[in-house]
Amino acid sequence: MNQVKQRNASVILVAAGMGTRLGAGIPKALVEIAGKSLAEHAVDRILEVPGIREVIVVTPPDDDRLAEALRGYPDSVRTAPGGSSRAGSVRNGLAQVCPDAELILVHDAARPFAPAALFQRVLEQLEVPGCDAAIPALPVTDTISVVATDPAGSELVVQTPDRSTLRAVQTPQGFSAATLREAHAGLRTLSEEQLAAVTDDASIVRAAGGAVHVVAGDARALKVTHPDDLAAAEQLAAATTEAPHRNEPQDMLLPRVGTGIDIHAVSTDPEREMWLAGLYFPEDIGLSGHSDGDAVAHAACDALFSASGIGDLGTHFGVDRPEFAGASGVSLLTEAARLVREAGFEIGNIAVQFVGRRPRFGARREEANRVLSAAAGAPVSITATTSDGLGYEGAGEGITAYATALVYERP
Ligand SMILES: Nc1ccn([C@@H]2O[C@H](COP(=O)(O)OP(=O)(O)OP(=O)(O)O)[C@@H](O)[C@H]2O)c(=O)n1
Ligand SMILES: C[C@](O)(CO)[C@H](O)COP(=O)(O)O
Repeated sequence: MNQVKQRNASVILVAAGMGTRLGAGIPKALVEIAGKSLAEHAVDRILEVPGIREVIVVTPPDDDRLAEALRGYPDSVRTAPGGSSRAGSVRNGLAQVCPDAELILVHDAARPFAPAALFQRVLEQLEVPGCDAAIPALPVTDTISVVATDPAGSELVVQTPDRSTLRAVQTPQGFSAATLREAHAGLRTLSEEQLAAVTDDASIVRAAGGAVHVVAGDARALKVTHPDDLAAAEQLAAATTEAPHRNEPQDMLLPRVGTGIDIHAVSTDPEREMWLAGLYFPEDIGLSGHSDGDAVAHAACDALFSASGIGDLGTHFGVDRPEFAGASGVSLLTEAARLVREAGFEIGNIAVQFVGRRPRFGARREEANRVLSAAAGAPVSITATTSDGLGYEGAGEGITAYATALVYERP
């Protein structure tokens, strides 16, 4: 999902319908799925949407059960009394919206599992210059025909529009506040009967001359209308409980990866000790450097710093830190891991591969893995390769180590 600057937004959740087609014997928004009313499920989803300042829930008239059920919610969730039509309910909700609201989303409580990502898609579309109205919609799969009733009372197909131009319109429908307010003001002269024929806010805005933009809808924004819809809604409720945010990567706490490379020349001092991957190799001439030259440990440190975004080896162990002169790779990695944890991260693992002709590593791999894992307090796995005689590694003049690390923010 794109990160765009969003204006403040209010939501009107229309929940005042009687649910005649559902036939539950109570207003539809009060019908419970997985122990919670449809309206509460809808509010829960809305509260996951960043940038929503208030939610006006339009409740069934002369019925305070929904207002009671919403008592435990934050003060930003308020109620307004329902009207005798959906448009009338939206109008009552509009009267409660903060006067300085910039954007208003109108959503059906009957679509309780519309995900937060769908709200964000509509909000992002409204940030496109010149866009004052945006609605989600899905392509239709059935052929849709226009019918008329003949004199004998049977229906005849009079038109079958090109299906590719048809969309099944959903909510939330989003508008600049001025656009929605003006369009609804234009309904003042309509009779109750005419208002009842208005099924959504986009058509009100269009009738007032506004352009309505369409964004991709979401099957989870299913509208509970008929009894058969309840089974599908139960499944959506279960999916939401089992895997919250599963398809909303913007809400996932992702781990972070980092990379590090370190190169050290083989020392010209034949007495220099060879330390690599935390181990001493008595038969090899060591690597030159400010510290012990352990390129594997250093690359691991850099990968950790890179993953955590807290600088690099120079930032923490540079020449201005004389206490690290000659420090072992193991002590640097121990300190790097401490700094990373101090910055609020935990370490997943570190992988390092070095390229060099010497030392012979295979027989000591497990030992090196153990030593560096103990230093990092997390699994470290080391591999080695030669460069087929090419370059400074092939000539035995130096060693390159490449590392990757994975860290994650501590909850
Ligand atoms: N007077 C009304 C009518 C409808 N709605 C809301 O508008 C949304 C979409 O309406 P619909 O699914 O048709 O709900 P009902 O009107 O309750 O259903 P029915 O037509 O079967 O009675 C629902 O969230 C419903 O609560 C409303 O707030 N006020
Ligand atoms: C607003 C709406 O949900 C968009 O599909 C729909 O128009 C409501 O219509 P209903 O006939 O009141 O269910």
